[in-house]
Amino acid sequence: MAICAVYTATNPIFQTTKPNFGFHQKHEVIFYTRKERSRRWEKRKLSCSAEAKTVVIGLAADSGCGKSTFMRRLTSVFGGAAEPPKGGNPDSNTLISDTTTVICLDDYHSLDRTGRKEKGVTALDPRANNFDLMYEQVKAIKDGIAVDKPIYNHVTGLLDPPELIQPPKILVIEGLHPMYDSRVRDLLDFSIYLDISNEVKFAWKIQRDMAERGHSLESIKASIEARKPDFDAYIDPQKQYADAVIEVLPTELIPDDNEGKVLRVKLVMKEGVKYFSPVYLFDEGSTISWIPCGRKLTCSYPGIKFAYGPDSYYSHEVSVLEMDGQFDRLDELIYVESHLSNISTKFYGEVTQQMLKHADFPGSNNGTGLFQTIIGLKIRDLYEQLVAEKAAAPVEAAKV
Ligand SMILES: Nc1ncnc2c1ncn2[C@@H]1O[C@H](COP(=O)(O)OP(=O)(O)OP(=O)(O)O)[C@@H](O)[C@H]1O
Ligand SMILES: O=C(CO)[C@H](O)[C@H](O)COP(=O)(O)O
Repeated sequence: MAICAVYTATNPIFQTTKPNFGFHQKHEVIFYTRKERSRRWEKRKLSCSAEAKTVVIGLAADSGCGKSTFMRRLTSVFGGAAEPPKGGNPDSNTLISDTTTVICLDDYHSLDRTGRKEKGVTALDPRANNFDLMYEQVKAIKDGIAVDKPIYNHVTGLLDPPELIQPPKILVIEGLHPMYDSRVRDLLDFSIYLDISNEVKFAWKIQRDMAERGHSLESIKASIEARKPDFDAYIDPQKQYADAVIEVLPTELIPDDNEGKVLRVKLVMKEGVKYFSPVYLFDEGSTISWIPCGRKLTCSYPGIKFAYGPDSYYSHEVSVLEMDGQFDRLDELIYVESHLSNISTKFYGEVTQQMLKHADFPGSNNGTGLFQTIIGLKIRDLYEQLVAEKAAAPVEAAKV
């Protein structure tokens, strides 16, 4: 993809001939008169938009709800490893692979940790975030224009100097607010919301923050409680705008389960989204309940149950695929995969192959991993259809 220009918050118009990819390295800059600069900028913008447009995907979820894990599954579907920008800030939140660039919307916090404390606001509060800059920069990237994006440093709690983000083929914006601001929302080609129920969120937080980060049970409880009002006010309502929602609930297979290990996961898929045809089980549009355990799928207690059918979600027509329980043997997943349709695989068994490849990722033995993988394949399909449409457009125009 061609490099068009660099857009910075402070200096929106300048031309760069040889951009460097490193952190805060110098660009070779040519200065023009204001009139010439503006003429060149308009021309460049036009040619950028004609060359290629970045496909933009939004992924919303609260902190610690599996966004990074989802991103790793998604980038793996496109091939190649996702890594932080080479030679850049070691605390960068960005991940770059051949096709995708994932930016974390925490980078648009307008208040640093101290600033939030002084003002008594959480990071979930819109007042702690710069939506104008988020919109301008996501739009610029979508139009093929590189940006100097700020970095929120989670280690120091400070806003670090910006990093250069080149327009990729696919830009994923992940974080607390990808669908909060209507201007940013309108830029999304596809959106996902990870809806983790309070019980499960708590279990995951304990697992990570207590076991891996040494936090106390009380402090984890207090942090969840402190975030809850803002989560309910600003984060949760975004799910009504999502094209796909992955809802994670406690199992219904174990009465009064409070361990949170076995999960019931729902994939809610909006009908009528361009280039996205919902996945179905056995028969499209029917209501199905399926217990696959038996000769072809090993299931220990409490077993596995699938469900599929039409439903309504925030007044939208949706299809819902549900899995309760967990797989004992991942290689047997092929049996389940072969009964699912519209999964956008390129070959028989691709879902199973992806799941086996990342068997060590959290959720690989249940519906979270399965549905994240399927959504990754659906995004690849959507991207390929969008690219094909763009490629066909000049041919169609020439015919006219
Ligand atoms: N599908 C899953 N099944 C079980 N545990 C999970 C799952 N997904 C995530 N977790 C747990 O939640 C933790 C956080 O996951 P991850 O880092 O993917 O979330 P995140 O939303 O990116 O977090 P943050 O925003 O805080 O960086 C993991 O370390 C793991 O303990
Ligand atoms: O909700 C969050 C998104 O990840 C973080 O809490 C927010 O970004 C603030 O980060 P930190 O706690 O590191 O200051």
